[in-house]
Amino acid sequence: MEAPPDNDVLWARSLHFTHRDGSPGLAGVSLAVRQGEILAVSGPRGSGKTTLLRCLSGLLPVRSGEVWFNSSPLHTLGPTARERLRRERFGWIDPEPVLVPELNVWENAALPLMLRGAGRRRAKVSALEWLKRLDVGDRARCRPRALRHAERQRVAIARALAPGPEVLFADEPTAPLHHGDRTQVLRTLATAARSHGITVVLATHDPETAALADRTVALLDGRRVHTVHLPDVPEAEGRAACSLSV
Ligand SMILES: Nc1ncnc2c1ncn2[C@@H]1O[C@H](COP(=O)(O)OP(=O)(O)OP(=O)(O)O)[C@@H](O)[C@H]1O
Repeated sequence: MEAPPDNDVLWARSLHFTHRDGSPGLAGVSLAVRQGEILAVSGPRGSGKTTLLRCLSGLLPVRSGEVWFNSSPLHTLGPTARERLRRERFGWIDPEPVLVPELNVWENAALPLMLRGAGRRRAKVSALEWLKRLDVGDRARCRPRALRHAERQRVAIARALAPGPEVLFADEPTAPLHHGDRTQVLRTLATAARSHGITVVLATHDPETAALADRTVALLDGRRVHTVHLPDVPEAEGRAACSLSV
C-alpha cells in the first residue's frame, strides 16, 4: 500500500462501490483533493456523485480501492473509527435540511460543536456568528418548523461550518434555494471555506455552482469522464457535448 502525496488532503485510488441491492455505484474512481481546494464533482442524476462523497467521507465502506485522508488510510478503518473521524474532522451538507425539531435554530447549529466537547457558551457564540453570515441570525431562537425551507437549509450550512471542519462534503447544498439565494449562499460558503482553509468537495449538476469551484471532476455511470463541450452553433445544427471515459 503506497501512501499518497503529502499535499493532498484526500486521495482516492480506483474506488469501486456496489449498493446492497446490486446497483452499481462507483466503477473505479481515482482522484486527489488538495488542501484548501474547492472541488466540484459534477455529473447527471445517478452518475455517482453522492456515492463518491459518501465513500470519500467514510460514510460508506468501499468494496475495493483506497481512500486516504491526510496521508492516513481511511479504507482500513472500522465503522467506529470512521464515525469518529466524520464527527471530528469532516462536515456534511445534504440537499435537504434535516434539523432536530425539538431544538431551536442556534442549538441546531451548535450541536456538532457540543458533540465534539465544546462548552455551550462557546458553541453558541460560534453558531450565532455563522447564522448571521448566512442571514438567519435573527431566527436563532425559532424552532425549525417556523422557518422557510430555504432558511432551514441556511441553518444546516451554518451547522456544518461552525465546527471548522477540515473537509466539508456538500451534496447539492443549494438545491432547495431559489436562484438569487443560491448565488449568495454559495459565495458565503466559498468565502468561508477560503478564509478558514476548509477543503470542500461539492456535488452538483448545476454548472453555475460548479463555476465557483477551483476545479471540477465529472462523473458518468460511476466513472470519471472528461466532458468536452463543443462550441455553440445555430440551433438548426444542434448542440452537442461528448464525454470521454478516462
Ligand atoms: N441506496 C441505494 N440503493 C441502491 N442503489 C442506489 C442507492 N443510492 C444510489 N443508488 C444508485 O447508485 C447510482 C449512483 O447514485 P448517486 O445517488 O450516487 O448518484 P448522483 O449522481 O448523486 O445522483 P443525484 O444527482 O440524483 O443525487 C444510481 O444508479 C442510483 O440509482
